[in-house]
Amino acid sequence: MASTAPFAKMNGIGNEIIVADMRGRADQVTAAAALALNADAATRFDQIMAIHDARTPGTAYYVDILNSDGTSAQACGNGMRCVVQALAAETGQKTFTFETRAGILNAREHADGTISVDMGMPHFGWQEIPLAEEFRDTRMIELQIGPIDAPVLHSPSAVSMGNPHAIFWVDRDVWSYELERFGPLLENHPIFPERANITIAQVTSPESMIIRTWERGAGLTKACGSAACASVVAAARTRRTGRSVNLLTPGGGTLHVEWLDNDHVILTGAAEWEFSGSFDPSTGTWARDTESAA
Ligand SMILES: N[C@@H](CCC[C@H](N)C(=O)O)C(=O)O
Repeated sequence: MASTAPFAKMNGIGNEIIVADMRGRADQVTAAAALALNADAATRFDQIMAIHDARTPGTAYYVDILNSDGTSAQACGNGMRCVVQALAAETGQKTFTFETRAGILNAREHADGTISVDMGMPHFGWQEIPLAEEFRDTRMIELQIGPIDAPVLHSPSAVSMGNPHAIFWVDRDVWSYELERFGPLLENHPIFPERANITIAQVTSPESMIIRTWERGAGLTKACGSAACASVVAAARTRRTGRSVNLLTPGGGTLHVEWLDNDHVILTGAAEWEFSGSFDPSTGTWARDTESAA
């Protein structure tokens, strides 16, 4: 095995996360390593959050994000909470400034253990999301799935939270939709040149909604933080909710999202450590720490 790196298997209200400690080394977690780790039931994950040394003055770390299919993601709200919990436990620090592909973001661990991540500003321009063709108004774009005269899902809102999202609004129970069937078709629809995260959202009050997400590069997940942010921003834009919303996710956990007046979107929720180990970032070969929980 080449030089190994420590990792922690964690979750952000059910979003399966591997936090990899790549500080002090020049190599990257490869797509092959991601695929190998995801193929093992013990280390199956939705995202790897690889913590690297800072690249930019004023930031503490650079975080590289990989999906379970080995592709890169610009943003991962639930994963960032796991990173913050791991680093707060190690350093005693409560606030952090990170750099990701989506830019610089701040995060904080609260006294009750929950963690807030400033996910930055949403973007609504069709080229920013990006969409393959011009839509002047991305609150509702022309896209549907199912029979042409009786679509099952249609007219989603499109938003970039650093990564691309489409939100389909539904009145019925979110579990009554075959997201496992429609998700891959919509993720790879030609309207999304960089693919997209696909969410079904049921608004239950001006302050609450239920969401299910098919994640780009990871499939069905128990929670998706950036999708929660995109859903609240899109709901507030279309007057379905206010700007401060609790979201129930398929893992049974709740996320809180607040779209501030300064346009920043704050995601708050819990993170949980499961076990620790070490792995080879080029192959994904791994071993559990002996003192780590089962
Ligand atoms: N689970 C994440 C989002 C992960 C990134 C996504 N699959 C993508 O490729 O954009 C979250 O909590 O935000």
